[in-house]
Amino acid sequence: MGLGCLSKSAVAVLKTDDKLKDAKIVFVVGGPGSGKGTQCEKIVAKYGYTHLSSGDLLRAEVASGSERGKQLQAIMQKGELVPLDTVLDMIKEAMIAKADVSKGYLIDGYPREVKQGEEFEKKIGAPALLLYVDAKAETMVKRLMKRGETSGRADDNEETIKKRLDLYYKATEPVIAYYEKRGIVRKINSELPVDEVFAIVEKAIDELK
Ligand SMILES: Nc1ncnc2c1ncn2[C@H]1C[C@H](O)[C@@H](COP(=O)(O)OP(=O)(O)O)O1
Ligand SMILES: [Mg+2]
Repeated sequence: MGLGCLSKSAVAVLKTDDKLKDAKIVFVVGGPGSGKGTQCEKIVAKYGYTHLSSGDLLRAEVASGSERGKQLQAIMQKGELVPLDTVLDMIKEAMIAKADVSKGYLIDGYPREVKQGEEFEKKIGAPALLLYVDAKAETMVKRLMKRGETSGRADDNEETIKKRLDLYYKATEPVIAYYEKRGIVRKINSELPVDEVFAIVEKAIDELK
């Protein structure tokens, strides 16, 4: 059957969804400051994946000065979670934009809670792997305080860091348990030096081929 009976916009939606049909999707989950961004950068360099940090996408929206950006800024400054649909739409748009050149997708900092994972799978697709970037709370705080000296991020301050950590343990750890059951979680010891962490990461990615 052709697509002649559908409206132009309906056809456009079908085609963009199709673009992500066979996409290799990796969720990168871990506390703030655990080293997700650092490892993702190295995966991009070696494997040609596209790195999508939900936080970076949101911060770009804030930087654009749009009305939506202003609302987002207020939420993020308090260390709270941004509405699900907003984040998901932004991730999907960014994925489709890279579909023709990307070897796979690193979804960094998402899902933050189980519901976000479910919605992602409904709207986009299932992850092949979840990289669980694991570091001690003490280590994360130390790294974030240091990052805060130069990052210019409004949320890299002691009070917000504490809130983000609390929220991580409460909302995001259940995400890991949820995907454990599906057998796709690889736990990465991120207390080690960056290159040693990456050696573990490489093994997990190589298994995907
Ligand atoms: N394995 C490691 N050892 C030491 N420092 C690390 C590290 N991984 C990351 N860092 C540093 C780099 C950053 O300044 C800070 C937070 O790292 P990040 O990659 O920005 O974390 P995340 O993206 O998970 O918030 O810690
Ligand atoms: Mg990050």
